[in-house]
Amino acid sequence: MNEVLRIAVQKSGRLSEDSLNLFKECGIKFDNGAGKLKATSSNFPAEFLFLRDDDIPGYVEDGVADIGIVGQNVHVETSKHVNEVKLLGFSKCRLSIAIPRSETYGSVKELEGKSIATSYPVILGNFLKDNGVTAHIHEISGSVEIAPSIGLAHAVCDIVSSGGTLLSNGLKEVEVIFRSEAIMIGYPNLSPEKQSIVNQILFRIDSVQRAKNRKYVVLNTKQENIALIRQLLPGMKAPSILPLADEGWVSMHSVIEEQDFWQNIEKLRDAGAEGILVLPIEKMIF
Ligand SMILES: Nc1ncnc2c1ncn2[C@@H]1O[C@H](COP(=O)(O)OP(=O)(O)OP(=O)(O)O)[C@@H](O)[C@H]1O
Ligand SMILES: O=P(O)(O)OC[C@H]1O[C@H](OP(=O)(O)OP(=O)(O)O)[C@H](O)[C@@H]1O
Ligand SMILES: [Mg+2]
Repeated sequence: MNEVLRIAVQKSGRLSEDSLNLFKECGIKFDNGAGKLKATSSNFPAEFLFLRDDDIPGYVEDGVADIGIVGQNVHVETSKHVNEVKLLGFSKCRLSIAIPRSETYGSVKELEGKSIATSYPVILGNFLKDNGVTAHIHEISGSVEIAPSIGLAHAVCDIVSSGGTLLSNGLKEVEVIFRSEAIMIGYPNLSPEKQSIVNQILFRIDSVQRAKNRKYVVLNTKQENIALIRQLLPGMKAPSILPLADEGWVSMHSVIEEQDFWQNIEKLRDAGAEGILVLPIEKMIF
């Protein structure tokens, strides 16, 4: 039987765009037109389910979806029995406790006896327990940052990224209790056929991610500078060196980590590199 992998992604929100792009960059085509809740890929054995992110771990635990993408915050909060397949590096944020800006804060002990509004009662509860603090957790499902200003709670515990939402609601961050990024989770008992489809996806993701961090560098230099420049351009293997039409000049080609390039750009020029081109790489297969 030809198996089709069911992939759960967030319908609309902070994870959606990067989740969909991840599969598109892997060459998996599908139509995610507005209002669509399900889509079948036209060129890969996969079907996409567009869901609320909070529901995804439960669907994956039950095997209704085979894999899904959620924030680690939602994965830990929902505590479902699923496999952690791969961290994906996007939707990075933190879960923090915040209090009104006008109030002073010394330590976590000051939360004793206070009420804290949050959509993450499990993660917050664990943090308070670990710190020996008893506080009242007031669970709400959204717009958490409004709670202190309407007298619902003394403090909040919610997602922070830029800090803009806290600022515009008169709050300040006092404790970071969890750091999160997107994670692929999987049903623990996948059939060998479905596991092999997951492996194909992981192979493609690795190729895309590897390429994203690296650049193809081309530069010209005099022959006598080759050894020095090689030390500054630690490539995949040895760089390719091609003769130029001008006597004594060569073109050097190499694939390097982008950060190595920026760290060494001045040294490269001092070592006699000219006409340096830095090109993006789409996929990198080992
Ligand atoms: N400002 C942010 N910056 C980066 N990542 C974020 C941010 N806010 C949330 N996230 C991450 O993205 C996930 C989804 O956030 P979003 O705000 O879209 O959730 P939601 O409102 O619960 O969506 P849904 O309607 O699907 O339930 C969060 O669980 C978190 O991991
Ligand atoms: O620190 P910041 O950069 O301001 O980001 C934090 C905010 O982002 C998320 O909400 P989102 O904007 O996704 O809206 P939502 O509450 O409708 O999910 C989160 O719930 C915070 O409220
Ligand atoms: Mg949600």
